[in-house]
Amino acid sequence: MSKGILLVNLGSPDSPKPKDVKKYLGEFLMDERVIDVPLWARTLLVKGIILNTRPKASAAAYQKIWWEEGSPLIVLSERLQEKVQQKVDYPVALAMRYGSMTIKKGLQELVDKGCTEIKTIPLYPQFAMATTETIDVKVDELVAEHFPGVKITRTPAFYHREDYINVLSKSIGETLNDLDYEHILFSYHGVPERHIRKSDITNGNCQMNGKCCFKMGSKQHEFCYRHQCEITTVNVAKKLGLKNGTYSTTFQSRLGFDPWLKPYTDRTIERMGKAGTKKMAIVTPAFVSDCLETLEEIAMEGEEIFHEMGGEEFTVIPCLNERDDFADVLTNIVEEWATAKIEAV
Ligand SMILES: C=CC1=C(C)c2cc3[nH]c(cc4nc(cc5[nH]c(cc1n2)c(C)c5CCC(=O)O)C(CCC(=O)O)=C4C)c(C)c3C=C
Ligand SMILES: [Fe+2]
Ligand SMILES: [Fe+2]
Repeated sequence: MSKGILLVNLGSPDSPKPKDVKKYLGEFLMDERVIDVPLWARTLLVKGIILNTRPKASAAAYQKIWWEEGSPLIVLSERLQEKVQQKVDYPVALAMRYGSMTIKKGLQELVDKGCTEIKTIPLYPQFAMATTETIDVKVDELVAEHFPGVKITRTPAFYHREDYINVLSKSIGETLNDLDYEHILFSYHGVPERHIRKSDITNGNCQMNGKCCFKMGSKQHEFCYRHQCEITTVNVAKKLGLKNGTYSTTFQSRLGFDPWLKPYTDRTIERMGKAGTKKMAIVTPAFVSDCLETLEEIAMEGEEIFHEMGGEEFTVIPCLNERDDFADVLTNIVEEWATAKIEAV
């Protein structure tokens, strides 16, 4: 058996042109784990409404953050892949759930190198139906159809790993240590509240008000995105010794009219600016790589809202991107798997 690693991130359009953004959004939003309504309703919503309105605005946003080398999310994921490859003895491939760098191509690349045992690592610290689950399901479908001899090992969300919390805390501390700030927001990508209910394995105990997220252990919350975000914040706050009232958790990037996880990031920035906060920092731990949602929605739009409300300094902390110590965390995940005792069959 020969081992290989497949890192998987979300993906980006091929270019920031409206036609490429439309193609990408079409694939992304037609995923039943992203817009989780019956096919007829999803088709009507995505093909009938969203794809006729959003691509132009979305393309304009992509144009603001696009790099000469390409999409920041793709370029940063590639740099991370190279770093991990330098640290492990097995071939490391990179794929995206949506867009041209498909998971099928990633698996094929590893199979062509002789890999028969592949560890997939979704580049999301917290589990969500729209991220980790859709990757796991896609990998299973592709393996069954195209790579029947390949053994896959999934990687669960790594939000509570000590090495990850240490690295995330260190990266935040590097900015905060030299910063005069009043409040730091931990802003996570939002999901519709319905997604949390669908993934709830606690027999309906999730109360959607955040209280249950702290009551039960991680086992009950293995699939609760909200719990995992709250615990990420709490663990970092503990590690950095942040005082109560100087930090909070919010959720960004909502789409459509359903209720999404609250509090919303944009409204919180607005409220804090109005209430007189002058110096605010913000970190986005649901994103491993800087991308449209961090570079445009937070660093540009978020800052604009804060300034309009009277805020003065808005400091955005970068994602972990290609940090060497973050590549070490992924390497630890690989090594733990590679050296694990073979399970009895
Ligand atoms: C119903 C819609 C969406 C859900 C649910 C959702 C969950 C989700 N997404 C990420 C990470 C990323 N999302 C990104 C962009 C993006 N997300 C949505 C919609 C949903 N996401 C849209 C429509 C877009 C496209 C941009 C836009 O038009 O606003 C990105 C950035 C991609 C890039 O190319 O830079 C990331 C990353 C997570 C982690 C998540 C659930 C936890
Ligand atoms: Fe998203
Ligand atoms: Fe909960």
